Amino acid sequence: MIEVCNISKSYGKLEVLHDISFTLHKGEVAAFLGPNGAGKSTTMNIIAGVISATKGQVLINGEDIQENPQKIKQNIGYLPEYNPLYEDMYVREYLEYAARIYLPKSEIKQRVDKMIQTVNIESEYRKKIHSLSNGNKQRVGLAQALIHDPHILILDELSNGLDPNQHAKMMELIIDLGKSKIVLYSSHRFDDVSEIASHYLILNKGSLVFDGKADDVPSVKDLFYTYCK
Ligand SMILES: Nc1ncnc2c1ncn2[C@@H]1O[C@H](COP(=O)(O)OP(=O)(O)OP(=O)(O)O)[C@@H](O)[C@H]1O
Repeated sequence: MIEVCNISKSYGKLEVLHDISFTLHKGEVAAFLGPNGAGKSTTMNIIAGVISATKGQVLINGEDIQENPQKIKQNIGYLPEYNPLYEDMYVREYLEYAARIYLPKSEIKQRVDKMIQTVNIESEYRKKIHSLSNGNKQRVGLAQALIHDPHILILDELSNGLDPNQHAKMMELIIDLGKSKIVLYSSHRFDDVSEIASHYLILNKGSLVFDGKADDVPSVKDLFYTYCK
């Protein structure tokens, strides 16, 4: 479970997140929607433990991420908006490098093989990362985020660079992953998430303006277009 409890974030005197709270459970795919600058990446960075909130706390299965970051980060897979890949590495080399952070040597090859298959880059893994298409770079980023089989998957603008066919395949994968994990998936586009989301969060100007289930889709859609014109 992720519990975001009254978090605010300021940069200097500018408060960019205002008292945000929500809870997500295993088996949910939560769409995190909002216009540019709403604060989605900032919130995701706080949940992933990359930056700290100015006020409030994030509990992962009841534990404060700031109190035991090493242990709690083992449960989190994160693909940031600007997918930080090592472009000069080969795909397989990069995934083995990422796996070494979490896994014993004896498990690395098998896990990397599984991830290459899971994200469907069997025809790409012998290439250098800089030579991949944007969509395939996103797949490598997703494989990196999944390498340690985390319970929580945080995906910031995963669909960047995906063509419609790749997008459809990626959505199938997210639905599958969401059955056994918590997936928090940010986007600017309602149609990007409408097939996968069981939970919607809408952020506008640093405030959470909607937190509800997929059953409320007509109202979510109206709200989304109100804030993201
Ligand atoms: N390191 C920083 N220093 C100062 N301001 C920042 C910093 N990081 C983010 N901000 C500001 O915080 C606000 C929220 O930014 P954030 O990137 O979280 O929004 P976002 O919803 O992810 O936007 P986008 O969809 O365009 O990526 C913006 O006003 C941004 O300029």
